[in-house]
Amino acid sequence: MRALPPTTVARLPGYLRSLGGLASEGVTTTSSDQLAELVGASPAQLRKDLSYLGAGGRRGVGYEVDHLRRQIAQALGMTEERRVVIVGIGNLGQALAAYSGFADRGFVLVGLFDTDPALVGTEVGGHVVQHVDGLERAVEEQEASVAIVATPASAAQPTTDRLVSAGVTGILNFAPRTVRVPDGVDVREVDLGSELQILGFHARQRSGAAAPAEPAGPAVEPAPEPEPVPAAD
Ligand SMILES: NC(=O)c1ccc[n+]([C@@H]2O[C@H](COP(=O)([O-])OP(=O)(O)OC[C@H]3O[C@@H](n4cnc5c(N)ncnc54)[C@H](O)[C@@H]3O)[C@@H](O)[C@H]2O)c1
Repeated sequence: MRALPPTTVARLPGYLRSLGGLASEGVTTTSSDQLAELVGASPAQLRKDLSYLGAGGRRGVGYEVDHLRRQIAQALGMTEERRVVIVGIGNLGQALAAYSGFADRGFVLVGLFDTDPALVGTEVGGHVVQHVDGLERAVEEQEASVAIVATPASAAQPTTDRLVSAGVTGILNFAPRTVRVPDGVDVREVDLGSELQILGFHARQRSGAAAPAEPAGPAVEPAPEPEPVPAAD
């Protein structure tokens, strides 16, 4: 398999989701046109992305759905189990801990950590919340390689440092603070606010394109002439 451009990697989960949908409908083969339409890409883009995986469709037949799913899953590392911890079990951490969709994608939740004594010892999503003091030991014992950081911004970097020193190599950071990691560790920053802003940008562009051309700005009224000052006698 050739090195995959990051933009291709970012599209693979969408291809996999659409292929899963086809498989659940009993579809066994698909064309690049059909798959491209499902994912909202161009057929040429899709063919190029899949060619990086060595996945070529057969003329007149297209792609075999199950085979392509396996190739994409392998490229995304989903054929190996990844063990995940979540640090920060507030509103967001609790929602993530209760999310059942990780397992389908090869991720197994192995620990929840927080500092709040009111949360430690309670059960969330079938896991008992542990005090963050035991983070390093648990990461090592559980062989967790991925961590989700859902702490307040101020705790994000120290938490990341602890996770990395314990052996975590992938961080999904939700805290609104960019975290630094050494080489060999990957970070993905999730920011729903930025995503909404991007939607706002596209909505504005669309409405700008549809609306009739606006004049450059409202006509500026000329400033009134100053009252003549009566000459002093
Ligand atoms: N990226 C996004 O789109 C997005 C969306 C929502 C929230 N957030 C961010 O995610 C984070 C969590 O949001 P929330 O609404 O769940 O907040 P929250 O206040 O409900 O939860 C934060 C939790 O972190 C715990 N905590 C604090 N310091 C800690 C530490 N050192 N180690 C472990 N746990 C610690 C707190 O006890 C609390 O339970 C915040 O930083 C928030 O800004 C991001």
